[in-house]
Amino acid sequence: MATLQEKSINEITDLYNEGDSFIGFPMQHILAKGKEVELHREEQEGKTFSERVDLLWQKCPRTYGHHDLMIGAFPLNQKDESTLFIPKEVMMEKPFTRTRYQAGSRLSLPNKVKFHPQPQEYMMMVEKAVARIKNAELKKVVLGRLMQIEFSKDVNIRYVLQNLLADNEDKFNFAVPLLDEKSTLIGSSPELLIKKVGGKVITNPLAGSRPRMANEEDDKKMAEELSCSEKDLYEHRLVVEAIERNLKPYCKTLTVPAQPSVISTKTMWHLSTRIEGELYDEGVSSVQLAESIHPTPAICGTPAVEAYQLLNELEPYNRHYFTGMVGYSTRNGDGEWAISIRCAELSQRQMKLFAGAGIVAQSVPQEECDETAAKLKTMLSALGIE
Ligand SMILES: C=C(O[C@@H]1C=C(C(=O)O)C=C[C@H]1O)C(=O)O
Repeated sequence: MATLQEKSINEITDLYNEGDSFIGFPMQHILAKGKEVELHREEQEGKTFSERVDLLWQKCPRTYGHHDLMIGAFPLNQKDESTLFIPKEVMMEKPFTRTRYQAGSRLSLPNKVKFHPQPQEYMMMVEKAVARIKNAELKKVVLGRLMQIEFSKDVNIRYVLQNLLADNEDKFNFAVPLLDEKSTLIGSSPELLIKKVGGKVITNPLAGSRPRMANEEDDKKMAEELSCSEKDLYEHRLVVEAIERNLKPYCKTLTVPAQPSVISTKTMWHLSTRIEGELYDEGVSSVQLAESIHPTPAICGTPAVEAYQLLNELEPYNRHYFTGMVGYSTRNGDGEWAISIRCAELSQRQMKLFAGAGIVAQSVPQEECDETAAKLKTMLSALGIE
């Protein structure tokens, strides 16, 4: 396998062409070209995420030294197909500062915009969910919505990617060509599902959110309000408790801060808890660990089965990759997986953007709808629309 020479990060994204893969995570940027081996749809049936990964490695017995790497995007529902492949060429670089590209002048304009559901209907969905929660059928459900944009010309994915990186350089940026060979999953997630290196595991759930404000004082107030909101602290606690419960069997030690901190993206404030553990068995893979906690209540709800049923019943579209996970793993199982949020599926001039919000008994429909609108801004800003 040829390995691309080491380049600076601006050149890495300059080398990106449609059909390539880019993983731009905080400590590691990867540009990959081609697919040496991939897992076809029919090979995935009835298999868990980690069984799919095992099969992928079996199909490619050669080793590639430190570039022995697979890239993947997994769905929310284990039953849906995943995109998993070992690239032909890989280039890795430690990230450093980039220049911002001018979005507006380079991207085509939106022709048609549609929401599924419309804001009014989304608020009705939230009301229904709140009623079910008050009826003690479940504690929390995350409800998403979809914004469909048709552009006047094909969208240049490289520019969108460069804009995402410029706006969110310390987040989990990605562009992965999907198995359907038509579309690309692209986005900038702030949420680490699992990082596993040797005997160490890290996860960093986010739940509880406020939009950022243009005025500095208002913005600070939002963060303060979030840090002491009973509703958001409860919503967050449900996530941390579930992750702790599911990760514990794998860990000798697990450090869980007593209180969340507040982190920011360009568009949002979030409650965040960084959890670190030492594994009993270094041989457990990043994907096994990820699937032990997926879907977390941050993106599905509590209890997971009831929450999944409800979101499936209320959302008028299939999420598929949205709120799944995206990332990379080496053959020895070390790897890093972000939750696929603040993302879109792009196919030529058609783009589907997704955003969701966690609903609990105290949720106010208008506020949850506003939260999804604020979350959509990550992608809209990279498209030069907001
Ligand atoms: C579902 C999304 O975000 C998730 C939901 C959050 C919340 O409800 O506060 C916060 C971060 C994410 O875990 C999304 O961005 O679409």
